[in-house]
Amino acid sequence: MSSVSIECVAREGCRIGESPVWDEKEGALLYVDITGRKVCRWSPVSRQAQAIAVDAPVSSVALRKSGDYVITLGTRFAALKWKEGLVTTITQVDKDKANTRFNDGKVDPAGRYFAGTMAEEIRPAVLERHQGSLYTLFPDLSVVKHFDQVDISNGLDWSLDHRTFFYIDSLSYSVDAFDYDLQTGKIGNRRSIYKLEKEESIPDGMCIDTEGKLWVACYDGGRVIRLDPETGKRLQTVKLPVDKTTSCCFGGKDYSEMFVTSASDGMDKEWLSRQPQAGGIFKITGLGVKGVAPYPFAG
Ligand SMILES: O=C(O)[C@H](O)[C@@H](O)[C@H](O)[C@H](O)CO
Ligand SMILES: [Zn+2]
Repeated sequence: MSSVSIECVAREGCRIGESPVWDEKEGALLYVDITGRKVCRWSPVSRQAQAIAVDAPVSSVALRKSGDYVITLGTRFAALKWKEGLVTTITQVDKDKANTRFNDGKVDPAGRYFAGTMAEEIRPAVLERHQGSLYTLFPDLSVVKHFDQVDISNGLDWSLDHRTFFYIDSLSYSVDAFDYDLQTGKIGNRRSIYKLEKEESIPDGMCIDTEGKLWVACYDGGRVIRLDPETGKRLQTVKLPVDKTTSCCFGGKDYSEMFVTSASDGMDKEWLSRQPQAGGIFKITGLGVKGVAPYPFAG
């Protein structure tokens, strides 16, 4: 048995930390603070995070083949030039909705950017239901809507053989799978592969490891859980010192470390004083399993 250890590496305190992505070229961890309206980049060498402030809730960040990054900002897909701190809109979604924003997003193995929307929250997990949709931004910058009626569009990733797409709509308390056609980017045959237990609370961000097992961050559950998507069984639970664990990714040397983001929005003074690291970024080592490098957006 390897011994798991957990360290809070960035204590700046996000309001809603999300979308951790390892940027191998920079040797740094990218993530966003959604309601803090910041894209952040933490370096393990300087042990500091740099941040770029943006003008709307920023809910995911992804690598881009041509260099720099793409982000989901409000209801926009946008390009971000890091050095210049420059954001330019690529395209907008949910034009028929007044009160939605993007939430989690990730690039597929063919370089398409998947991201979903949700209604603006009144407070964490309290919002007008069924307002969200799941979209793909293709490398030619066209957008396709896959489905609507989503509550809180959240974690997503693809199986190692690229034939399954995993997806979380948080308020369904379920981790779902779809058949995936990598050629076209089409999804179908939705089914649930895991229902969260009560103490696991709300499923949020997710990533896959090199054994094809899923890691799901449990919002208000203070943990990440490892699931076998074939059997629907939970294989492992790793508890963290904060309740609002929001998402996870692998990074560092050979993708052998796990990074977990967390949130502090919705916590009162007493709760925050019990969990002073809320909103921090955590590094988990000793899991004995590695992750898959993130795919860059091909457009
Ligand atoms: O991080 C996200 O995905 C949402 O933007 C958050 O607000 C929480 O996850 C949500 O409140 C939990 O249900
Ligand atoms: Zn999320």
